[in-house]
Amino acid sequence: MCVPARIIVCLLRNDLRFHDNEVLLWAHRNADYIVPLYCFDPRHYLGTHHYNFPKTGPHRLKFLLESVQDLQNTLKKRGSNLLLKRGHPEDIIEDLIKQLGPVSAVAFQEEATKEELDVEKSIKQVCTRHGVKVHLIWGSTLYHRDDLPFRHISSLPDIYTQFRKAVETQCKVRPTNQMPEQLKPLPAGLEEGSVPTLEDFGQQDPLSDPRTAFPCSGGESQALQRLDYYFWDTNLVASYKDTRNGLIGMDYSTKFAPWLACGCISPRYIFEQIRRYEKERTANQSTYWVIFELLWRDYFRFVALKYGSRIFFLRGLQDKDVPWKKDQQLFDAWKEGRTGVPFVDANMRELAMTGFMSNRGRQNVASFLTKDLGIDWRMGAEWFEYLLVDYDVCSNYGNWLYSAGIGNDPRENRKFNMIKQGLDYDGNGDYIRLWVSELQQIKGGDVHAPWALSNSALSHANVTLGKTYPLPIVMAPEWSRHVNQKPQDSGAAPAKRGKGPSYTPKHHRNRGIDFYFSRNKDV
Ligand SMILES: Cc1cc2nc3c(=O)[nH]c(=O)nc-3n(C[C@H](O)[C@H](O)[C@H](O)COP(=O)(O)OP(=O)(O)OC[C@H]3O[C@@H](n4cnc5c(N)ncnc54)[C@H](O)[C@@H]3O)c2cc1C
Ligand SMILES: Nc1ncnc2c1ncn2[C@@H]1O[C@H](COP(=O)(O)OP(=O)(O)OP(=O)(O)O)[C@@H](O)[C@H]1O
Repeated sequence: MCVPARIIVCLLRNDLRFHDNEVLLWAHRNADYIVPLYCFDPRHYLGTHHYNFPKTGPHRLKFLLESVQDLQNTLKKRGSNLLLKRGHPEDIIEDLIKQLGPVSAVAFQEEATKEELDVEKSIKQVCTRHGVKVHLIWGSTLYHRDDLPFRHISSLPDIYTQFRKAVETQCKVRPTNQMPEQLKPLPAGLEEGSVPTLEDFGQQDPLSDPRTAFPCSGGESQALQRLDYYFWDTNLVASYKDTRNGLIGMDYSTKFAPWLACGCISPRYIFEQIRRYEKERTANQSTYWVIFELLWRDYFRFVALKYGSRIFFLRGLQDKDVPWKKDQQLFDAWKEGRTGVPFVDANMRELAMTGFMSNRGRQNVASFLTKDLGIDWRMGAEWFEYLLVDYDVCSNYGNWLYSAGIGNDPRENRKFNMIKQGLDYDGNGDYIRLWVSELQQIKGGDVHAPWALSNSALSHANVTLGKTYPLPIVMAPEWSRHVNQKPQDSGAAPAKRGKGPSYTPKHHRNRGIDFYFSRNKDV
């Protein structure tokens, strides 16, 4: 009797890589033929939920198209291919099932949020109708969901530190999966389809801005190169903790986020490379701190599992009644970088021009929007959703809730002081002058508060407040304490706090993580 060939369709979404790809590996072990599939889902290109910004902006779209192309090239080298389709995955999968005859399973990596889970539900319905098995794999986080040391996801702590300590002491990161040299082939008769262009989506190439902190392309190959650069070629990872609050250039932080968001790099692979680096070169607070940050990423994904759609609710996780405003004029000034507060404006212009903003910048502009302007935090979250090249639904909404004071921040009423932050992290004002050309002629840290300058200083710098550069749309009383404070050191944080960016790589002695925790309070 002839046994029918086993065909498995692998729907790839945010796992656009070959290395450590459990979906492809499972299919390889269980099928005679594999159909790796990527769908350009039109729902990703509509408007955001409340404020109708384009859901996927040009920087991220470009990055995504490059990532898809890179994966298709890699899979071809591995005896496979990537089928590219435009449409709803559930419809495309149904068509494939009809076209291919008996499909034994559809496999994909699970997501955590409503829109993605709705797609999964529709795929399951299609598969049930056709008697096809669905195989789900959890793979987006460093720690596997099933290894968490909590009886049920509802017992996930609401405080990050408690989560981190529990996983660090009670769980192990699973090893990466060894992939085969060659994958099982595609069945005959399928057309691969070509990668669409930005114009196909009605968008234009966002020309690269020479000032960008993220001048990289999408795709697994680029992600792996970046890791080699940051770890092995330059040892930048060994000074990450000292530089991570920087604002200018490629090297102050890993820049892994855009690749992690598309799944071009596996967090477990990063983890293994850190461990290898620690063994072969040096282990210090910085090498540990990359893992510490990756755990934030895990945490927000698990928070989304715990709270479901509540991560998108106006009242947040805490069900807090905050009288948010929806003032369009104030919001427009924020999003266009013309609030009259240089530190905010520089960051918002960088985001619009490049699709990237540093973590320090994101915390500040989010605090400014929600705490200084009192604007509906979802306006900010949706603006980021539109523009960020590294947009990740859980990290974005989780961080916005946190910044708005209705998420996982245990501290009450945390608010950043824009002037103090500007002086702490951009003491000499170089970052402001990079993005706010109107203020280019104001020297040093004075550029953080142009309204405090004398008329003669302003006219000397060719600045007319209210004309060439706006007056601040809001003024917080606590700013005045810092307005005349000169930075103690150009580009570096004031020594007393010792936490600003230092661009000189320091090679720490490995004093152990326990030593570290006995000295530092957690965020
Ligand atoms: C309001 C706001 C919105 C944000 N939106 C996103 C988003 O959509 N996508 C996203 O990946 N990050 C988001 N972040 C977190 C953080 O700003 C970015 O991950 C980081 O700036 C990306 O640069 P990097 O890869 O060089 O980070 P690094 O400093 O090199 O950190 C290494 C990795 O750790 C993870 N990480 C670091 N900080 C955080 C954090 N606070 N939360 C979750 N993961 C973290 C990221 O995966 C990052 O790639 C947001 C932060 C804020 C305050
Ligand atoms: N992946 C995602 N990215 C962005 N937003 C999402 C995602 N998944 C779900 N949401 C949003 O989560 C929210 C909650 O969805 P739900 O259907 O429960 O509420 P809703 O009734 O649509 O909300 P509202 O009453 O505010 O219009 C919606 O705003 C939805 O668009």
